[in-house]
Amino acid sequence: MILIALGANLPGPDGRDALETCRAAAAALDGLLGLRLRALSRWYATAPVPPSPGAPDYVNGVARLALRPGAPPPDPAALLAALQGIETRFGRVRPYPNAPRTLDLDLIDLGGLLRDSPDPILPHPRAHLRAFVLAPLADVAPGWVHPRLGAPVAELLAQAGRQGIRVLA
Ligand SMILES: Nc1nc2c(c(=O)[nH]1)N=C(CO)CN2
Repeated sequence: MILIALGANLPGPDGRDALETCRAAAAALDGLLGLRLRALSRWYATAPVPPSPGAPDYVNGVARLALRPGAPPPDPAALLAALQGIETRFGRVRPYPNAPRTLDLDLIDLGGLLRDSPDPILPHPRAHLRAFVLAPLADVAPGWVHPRLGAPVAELLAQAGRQGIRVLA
């Protein structure tokens, strides 16, 4: 199972709002490096983490993808590069860390792989702390267990608290 978190809090240069951008980006994940889109979470409205006064709320969700039967997981760096290609296609610019963004795609879990070297660290090193990742993740993979911590998603979400997120669509 492959889990990718989607987030956006700015309209795109194509005129799409953040929700439309997330929906279009999720569709663009299907077929990426031969992966198939299997499930899409509900979309959530979430306050920026860390708090960023005046910044718009994010739209967040999680996509679950599957490998072709018998296929090895794709190379993590190649998958990250492919995700960055989709971000760029939807108009992302990177002026400074945590800047508002038209689209952010985070690789959360790649078939349970543990990877300590960056770009990407796997599983995503902050996913277990973020309700805006855990709540939609629980929608698409309620039985997911964090590959490094060994903790089920429901337990991680209970520890994180809801952090003021709400279902948008
Ligand atoms: N609520 C929320 N906050 C964030 C998000 C995000 O997707 N949702 N992404 C960030 C950069 O990865 C920084 N902060």
